[in-house]
Amino acid sequence: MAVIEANGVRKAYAGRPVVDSVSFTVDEGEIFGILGPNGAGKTTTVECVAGLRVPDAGTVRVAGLDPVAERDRVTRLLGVQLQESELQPKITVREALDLYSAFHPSPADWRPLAERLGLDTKLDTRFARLSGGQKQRLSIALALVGRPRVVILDELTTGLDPRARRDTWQLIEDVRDGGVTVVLVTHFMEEAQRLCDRIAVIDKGRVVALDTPAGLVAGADGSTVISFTPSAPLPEAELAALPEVASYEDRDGQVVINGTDETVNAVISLLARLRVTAHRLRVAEATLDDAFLGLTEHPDLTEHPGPADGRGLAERTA
Ligand SMILES: Nc1ncnc2c1ncn2[C@@H]1O[C@H](COP(=O)(O)OP(=O)(O)OP(=O)(O)O)[C@@H](O)[C@H]1O
Repeated sequence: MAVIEANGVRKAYAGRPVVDSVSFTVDEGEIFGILGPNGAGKTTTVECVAGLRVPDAGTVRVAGLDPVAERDRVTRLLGVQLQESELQPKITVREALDLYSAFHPSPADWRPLAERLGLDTKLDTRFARLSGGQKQRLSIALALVGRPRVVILDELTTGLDPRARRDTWQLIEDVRDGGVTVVLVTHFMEEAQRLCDRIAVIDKGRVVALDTPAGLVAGADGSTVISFTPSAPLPEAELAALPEVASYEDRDGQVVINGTDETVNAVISLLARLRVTAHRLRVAEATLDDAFLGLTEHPDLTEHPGPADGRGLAERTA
């Protein structure tokens, strides 16, 4: 059952649409990812879902409610952690948790949550004195303290060290296992691949793909990369005729073919038929990085580099 329905959502700033005809549904109990390059419109989209921005066109429903017209009711069931949210500089962690608990009719006991997020030793620290990662963890705790039915987390692990990031992923999985629906805006491919049941890829304000992580990878051009150094040159026409080949190239004697599983078998048959031996034969699967780069036109990942092991095989040979 869909708990969030966005239909034809449009939002423009100074006449420039930054979210355009965005439609998607989020099912109860799933972790739904929103992925896209910087400035693609991800935050604006989730702000429209949370009722923090009024769309110029289209409709949003959260558990059947209009987040703008029925703001109070939606606030009770929706937790939001937005990028770089700020609190009063003098408020302590304990005061913030108490305050946010008081907004909700049946809040969670925030102590285990604070402990889980490594904030239990910081309860008397003022907001202004927290590090960036601690502020981030506090904003996650504040989004969860009201026991929301749906939680929106925007860039939840940006600024966290690798251990805190992994702990936070585990927390999010536990939150989902407790029945909460999670909408996750992220730049981290590893995070999206590990956590999300489905992902909407947004580019220039539009949904350009919506699928499971595996579905996005399978749909990437050349989702399987085959490389080898042949013992004798291979005729180009033979390579071009292989099934499902997205591209191929010769890199100083090393042949690199982007294709699918079907291509792998065909390459092996071709080599056997031509009596050519393949040295250093490698077959690698594409990653979500590859799918992302293929789907978005001008990805700018320099501000939010992915994890080192999230590196993909994105080289395209056109
Ligand atoms: N209040 C605003 N007034 C004018 N332009 C805005 C406003 N908020 C966002 N924008 C612009 O809208 C576009 C989409 O911004 P948004 O924050 O939704 O993107 P994003 O995908 O979340 O980006 P990032 O990954 O960098 O956080 C950007 O070009 C941004 O500069």
